[in-house]
Amino acid sequence: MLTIDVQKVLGSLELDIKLDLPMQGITAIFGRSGTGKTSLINVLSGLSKPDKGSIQLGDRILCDSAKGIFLPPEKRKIGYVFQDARLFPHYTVAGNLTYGCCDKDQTHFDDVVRLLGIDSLLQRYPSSLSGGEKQRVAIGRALLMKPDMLLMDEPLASLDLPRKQELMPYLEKLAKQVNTPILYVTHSLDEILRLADFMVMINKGQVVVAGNVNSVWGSPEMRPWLPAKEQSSLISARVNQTHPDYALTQVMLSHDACLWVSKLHRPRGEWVRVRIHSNDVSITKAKPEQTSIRNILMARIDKILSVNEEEKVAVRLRVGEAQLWANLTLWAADELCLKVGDEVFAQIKGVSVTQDDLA
Ligand SMILES: Nc1ncnc2c1ncn2[C@@H]1O[C@H](COP(=O)(O)OP(=O)(O)OP(=O)(O)O)[C@@H](O)[C@H]1O
Repeated sequence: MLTIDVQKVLGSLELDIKLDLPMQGITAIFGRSGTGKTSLINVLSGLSKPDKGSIQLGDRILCDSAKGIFLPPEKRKIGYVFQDARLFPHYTVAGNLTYGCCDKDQTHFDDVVRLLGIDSLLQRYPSSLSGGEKQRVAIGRALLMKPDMLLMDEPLASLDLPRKQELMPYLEKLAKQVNTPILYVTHSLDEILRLADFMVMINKGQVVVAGNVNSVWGSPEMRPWLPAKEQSSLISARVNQTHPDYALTQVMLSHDACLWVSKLHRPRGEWVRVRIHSNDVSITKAKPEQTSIRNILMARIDKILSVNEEEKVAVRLRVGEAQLWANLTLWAADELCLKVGDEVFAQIKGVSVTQDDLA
């Protein structure tokens, strides 16, 4: 467990973070610009000292103001990947990777180089690398330290779209294959969808909501952050079967609830995360028959929020353990007389869940 309880005044921002995070997977740190995300990362890495408080990583105390403990960055065993790669221009990639690394573990070196696909770059200098390649080297350098935790501060932010797309599969591999817990600062919901297991939303220096990505994504606190077209739910499901005649894959939300989505090339049994846009979910009170809509799920209404200025109603449904938001017009909600607790059917068009919504 990473246990954080720190306070620090930074100009007009009062950073006051209390948080317990798991020692596994990727935790996305999300929030508006200037809300304290980088300041938190700097406090964790030891680049900045909290006014008060403590940080414990596993069984190691990194700082504790009451006990006068403050480990400097080099003693924390924490890797840091910045927005810009910050490589040494006069060293080759191999030189950058091993700089300051006294542990000559060739197997680990080979594993990291393979994971990040940088074997063909080892003799090149940073000036000849693309932005995405530089970031892969920077990630490799951080991993070679065998850190107890990796901090990544918007590693894709300075890259153009093609470079982001080039780096993303490596980050996805990193998320799946590396056992080091990663704290990943981002503004991008797409990166969170593809990479993160946990998510922390920070506002004005404080944690607003934290937890598993699917539950934070579906929380009312998250709704103001998702522009109308982006409002969506994330649901974890297992790949079951591909349709014998059509380019659709069936994924199971539970033993008796499934979704047909765009064809996925994943093995049966693998977990996937499915994003379902709230505008693509409709509700009926009676089970529809002879409909073009492929996905009809039994659901119970769990919450109803009016978004008056747009004459829209956001309805949160429970489908087994999963939460699903549906956006309706006020007219439709009035006509159906929807109430919390009602048993209804949620309809989702098969074509509405595309490759971009599957991770
Ligand atoms: N050393 C400092 N002295 C005074 N103010 C500071 C200092 N460091 C950070 N701040 C202020 O604290 C606030 C939070 O900054 P921080 O960089 O942590 O935000 P952020 O959430 O990472 O933003 P962004 O997403 O834009 O990178 C900003 O208003 C910043 O000006």
